[in-house]
Amino acid sequence: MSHDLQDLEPYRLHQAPRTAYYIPDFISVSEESYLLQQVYKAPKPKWTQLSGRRLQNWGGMPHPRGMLVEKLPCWLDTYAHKVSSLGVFEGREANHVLVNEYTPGDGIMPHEDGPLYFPTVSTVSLGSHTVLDFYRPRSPDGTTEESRYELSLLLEARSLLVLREELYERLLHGIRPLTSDTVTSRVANLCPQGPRPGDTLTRGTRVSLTIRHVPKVLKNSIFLGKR
Ligand SMILES: O=C(O)CCC(=O)C(=O)O
Ligand SMILES: [Fe+2]
Repeated sequence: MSHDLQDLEPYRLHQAPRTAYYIPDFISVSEESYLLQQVYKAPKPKWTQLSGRRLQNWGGMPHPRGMLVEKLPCWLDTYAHKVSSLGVFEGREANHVLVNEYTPGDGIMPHEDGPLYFPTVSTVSLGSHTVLDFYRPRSPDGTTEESRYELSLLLEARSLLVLREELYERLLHGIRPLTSDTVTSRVANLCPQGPRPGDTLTRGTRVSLTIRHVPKVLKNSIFLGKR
């Protein structure tokens, strides 16, 4: 497997700070419906309700001391593999997937994904677009969120976003809790055929698959005290 990202080079966003790749139509409409079907087939206790979204955690609970790995179900493993084979995890395989569901008006506060998954995060969007916003980190002098805003990316349904290194490390990302998005010139991945600044896009329910590689894992047998 190649460790460089040559295959992804055409999808690299040059306007965005290094490094982001955006691949529209990474999956087909029928793959999208299949994945949504699988997400909604999960037993109810698999969902965790948070303020502004709900989520499913697959692959184990990431922990600073290491993640106790649980095998991904086949329907997620296929896509974890499809993303990994692009080389985004430097030859390793993704072993963790977070499923987030946002109904219109939901969002996620600006945050960093932290050291457990560094340096790559990949996200497949299902069901609806959203706009992901990037901010410079909070500073002690109490700057407003608006003044720390840097850029946005439009994540269309069926797309794949890969964030790496500096973009992952240097900026916070979040989704505003809105029911529609007005496109601006700060959206760094507009293409001539797509929405233009000034256009308004109404959000539907979006399910995202955040696919990551957690490097620090615990072996089952060690955890259970067996050899
Ligand atoms: O839904 C998304 O695209 C973002 C999710 C996210 O940032 C996270 O789960 O850490
Ligand atoms: Fe995140």
